[in-house]
Amino acid sequence: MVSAWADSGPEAAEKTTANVSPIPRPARPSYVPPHMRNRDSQTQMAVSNPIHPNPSNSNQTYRNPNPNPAPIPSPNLSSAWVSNPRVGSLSRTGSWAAESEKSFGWSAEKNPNSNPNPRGWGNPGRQRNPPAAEPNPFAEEGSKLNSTLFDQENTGINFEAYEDIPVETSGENVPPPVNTFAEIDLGDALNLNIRRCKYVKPTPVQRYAIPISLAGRDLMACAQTGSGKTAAFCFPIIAAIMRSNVPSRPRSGRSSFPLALILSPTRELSMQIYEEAKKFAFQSGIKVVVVYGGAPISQQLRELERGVDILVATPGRLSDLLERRRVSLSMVKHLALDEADRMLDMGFEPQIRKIVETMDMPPAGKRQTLLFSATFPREIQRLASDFLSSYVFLAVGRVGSSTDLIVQRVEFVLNEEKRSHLMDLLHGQRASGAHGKHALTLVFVETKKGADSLEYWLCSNGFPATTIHGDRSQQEREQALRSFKSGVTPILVATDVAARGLDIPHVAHVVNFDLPNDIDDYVHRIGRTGRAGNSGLATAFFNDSNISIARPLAELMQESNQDVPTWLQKYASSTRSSYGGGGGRNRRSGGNRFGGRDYRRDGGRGSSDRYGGGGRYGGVQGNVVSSYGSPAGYGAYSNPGYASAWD
Ligand SMILES: Nc1ncnc2c1ncn2[C@@H]1O[C@H](COP(=O)(O)OP(=O)(O)OP(=O)(O)O)[C@@H](O)[C@H]1O
Repeated sequence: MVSAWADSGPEAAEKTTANVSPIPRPARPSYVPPHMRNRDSQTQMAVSNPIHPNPSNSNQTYRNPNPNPAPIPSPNLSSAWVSNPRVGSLSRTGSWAAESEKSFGWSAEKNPNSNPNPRGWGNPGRQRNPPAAEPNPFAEEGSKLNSTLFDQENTGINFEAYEDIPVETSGENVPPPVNTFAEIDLGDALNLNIRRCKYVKPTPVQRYAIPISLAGRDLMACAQTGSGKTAAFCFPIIAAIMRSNVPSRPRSGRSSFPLALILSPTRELSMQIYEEAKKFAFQSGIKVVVVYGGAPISQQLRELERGVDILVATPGRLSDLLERRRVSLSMVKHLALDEADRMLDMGFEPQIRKIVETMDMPPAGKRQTLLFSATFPREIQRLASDFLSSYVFLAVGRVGSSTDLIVQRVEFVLNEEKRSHLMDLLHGQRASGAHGKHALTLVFVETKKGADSLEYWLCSNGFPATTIHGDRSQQEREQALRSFKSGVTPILVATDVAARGLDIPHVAHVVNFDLPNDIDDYVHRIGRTGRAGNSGLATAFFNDSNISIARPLAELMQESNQDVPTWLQKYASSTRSSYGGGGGRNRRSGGNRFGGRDYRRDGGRGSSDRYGGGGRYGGVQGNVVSSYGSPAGYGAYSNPGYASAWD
């Protein structure tokens, strides 16, 4: 497992190497040739805004030479989508967006508080130079969007799946949740983009996390895989930046001064967050930039020089940029760690601590810190509290479980029989029509070598497959993901580098060919299916080499209302004494089996002195325990956990 993360861990040299071939940057600003720049808006739109091929519907190009662009079509607002004019007037776009501002019906004259340079890019020569046109991040959905932009259809999320979900918040004066996006001051630009994403209502984690974050509180949030955590931290960051009157950024050498920093453990996840954040921030005037290893640093530097409000980064590449003094964190007001438990796990923690505590970032209390994950072991919670100030703890769903939407199967398969067993599964899928573009299969293996060899074997046996792991170049990794997503190779063989965060539509089946040692890794892996309220299937191959995970696996399955095979139960009970609950979750979760409970509520019980954090928050006040449905649904959490090997 370690090797699988090596490429994204701190020891990884996320520095540019000569032999890394340049990769196409994600959705770079489309170049408008000089001879096109002064053409009429019709021509310009054709270049810059594929969302509106009909120029009469177009108005949002940053360099729209037409001083009186046609207004954006009046959205057919449902009751849930009444925009807030107050925020609209505050949420003005960057200085180069004056034209689009008019088309939203706001103007500098109308808003006496308006700041002509709200993003505060203090170096006019460099940072205020806007891109020629903001590429449309919704362009992929292009033609479809034209007719459905304002439809109130959502992406198919099954909100009923969340009806009875238990929710727990703790901390002092926890802001109440909302039921609709309309209840929150998110600003017109963001509201419009939420509708473009076809999010009709907030998911449970969004209902709670967005108001808490908008109130400026620090937050540690645990919510199931695929439940919309990315938007839950992006929306309040974007809204807060839009509302704020940002002072001019210092003119300090060639440094960039982001206002928000989002860190994630892998390159692909950082890319994905960046793509999402760009959609949410489209035409808001907020500039999102991503930096990650394995890609040429020169392009990223150029992008940073054009200005950055929200920086999405992997820790390695960010550290490199900080050392080169090309990024300063002195103006960071919002710090978000996605997959926060992984970011604070042993591999990354020193690097994160260095970035957060020893660079020029404002300390906890002076910045807002948002930590999100589907799993939050108790020990990591305690570590994480070092980065937080008077925070709210939020647990949505059976934290650490992966929703009942994922059917979990465990089969006893000897190592030498795994390949033929996999083949049987794949043939079965084919026979039932569950294959191809709309039924992708993700197969997790333990080693990079194992991934390559399984991929070769699958391809040789008529199952087009590709692979993603740390020995592949970044270009190859991205190509593999594209090929998988498009269904060209509907099987992806992966190490844990693909276990967390990746939101790939149509993953119907996750196969744990090699089970991980840690149950939290299992949770994240199977969470690549059954996303956003959809159902999915996860099959694990178990044998004697997986004995350490037997017990937490059986417990997890029980908690998720899955059928636990009798033989697995036997393994689980036979390991009770010898492994002390092993498999990661229980070792680390201590007083609560699924780490879905605020460790402060136990007075930091079981915390060691090692980090000096234990007990500090003992007796946390203002607990709120709530539930979407029956509070009784939370009964499962009252079971005492097992002695933590870490404590
Ligand atoms: N309010 C919403 N309505 C409809 N779809 C949504 C909503 N919020 C998020 N989604 C969609 O749900 C999917 C999962 O979201 P996301 O990737 O943020 O999950 P996550 O909780 O971060 O998962 P993981 O724990 O695996 O990282 C995405 O495709 C996203 O577009």
